[in-house]
Amino acid sequence: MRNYLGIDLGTANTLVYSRGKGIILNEPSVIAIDQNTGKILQVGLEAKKMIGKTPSNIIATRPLKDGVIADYDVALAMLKYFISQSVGGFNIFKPVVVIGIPTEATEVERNALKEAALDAGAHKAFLIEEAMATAIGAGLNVEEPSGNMVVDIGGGTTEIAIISLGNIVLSKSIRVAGDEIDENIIEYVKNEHNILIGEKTAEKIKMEIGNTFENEENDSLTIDIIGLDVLTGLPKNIPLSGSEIRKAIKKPVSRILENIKLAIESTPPELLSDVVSKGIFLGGGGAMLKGMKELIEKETHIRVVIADEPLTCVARGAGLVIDKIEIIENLSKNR
Ligand SMILES: Nc1ncnc2c1ncn2[C@@H]1O[C@H](COP(=O)(O)OP(=O)(O)OP(=O)(O)O)[C@@H](O)[C@H]1O
Repeated sequence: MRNYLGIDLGTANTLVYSRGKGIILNEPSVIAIDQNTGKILQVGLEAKKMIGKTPSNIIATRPLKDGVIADYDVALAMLKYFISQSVGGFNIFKPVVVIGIPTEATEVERNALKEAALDAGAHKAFLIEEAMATAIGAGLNVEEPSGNMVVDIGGGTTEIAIISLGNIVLSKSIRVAGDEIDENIIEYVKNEHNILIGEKTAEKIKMEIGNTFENEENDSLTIDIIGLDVLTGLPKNIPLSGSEIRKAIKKPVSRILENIKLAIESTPPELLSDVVSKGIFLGGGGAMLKGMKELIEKETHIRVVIADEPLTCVARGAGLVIDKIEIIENLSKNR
């Protein structure tokens, strides 16, 4: 009767996987609070709609930054809400949860996440490296003595890892991912067009015409956006092209690529030959950025496989691990 939940408490999105049910919650990691009363007004999608549109007493905020908790109280309130939504109102048994965490999160950041999960109503809370969860969620056999390479491009962090025999052999976690790409779009539109846009518009531009690989299809992409003209102080409509946005996001994309190459260079040769034959597995929302697969393939000479449902990989991976946790718990009880 107890719920077993795999949670991807991401910088951009929170997903919950429930054993036997699959993904049962998928919401933006945003919470809107009335600062005068401390009352939570909205959580998730409805709160995200409020970003940049709230009166001064209300804040619509994202309590995680770079994959870790940036504001403990707000993150706790959000996690409490998501866990109670996932468990339902009538279950007296507290859930066991497994939550993804960036590989390079500090001890303090790890403890904060575990504590928040317990404070939010979990009976027991375990952490799993996001790269490992991505690999499991992508269906890779992480237990075999063979190298697997995963790259998870999320909102706050990009996780790069080589996994073999159930362990992370080497990993890199950089705080460059979707959010930084959005920030680069905001900067570009401001510098090149004298137009101010917000983070939601930047994300829309990225999703619709953002691309990292030069070809006819990507170059022909266009979007019309409305922003604030800094010269006149009035709204202005401008068209943006796919090739412009490719230029705008070149810096963060190059950083991601550089780190993928560094990880490849450091991989022991035997594991690298496994990676070459299986390909690099790409997960996270950034896997859907147009041309990312082609760019990595061109630069590394290794085939890239975009995981099925890249946005849900971490939650599904964390969820699948829960079965093993129960086995380990039972074994230790019988000793
Ligand atoms: N079609 C798309 N094209 C480009 N980027 C996308 C697309 N869909 C989602 N994204 C981006 O993916 C990111 C969110 O991915 P994901 O949900 O995997 O991250 P997260 O788990 O919340 O973050 P983190 O793992 O860093 O904590 C956002 O930056 C979002 O804008």
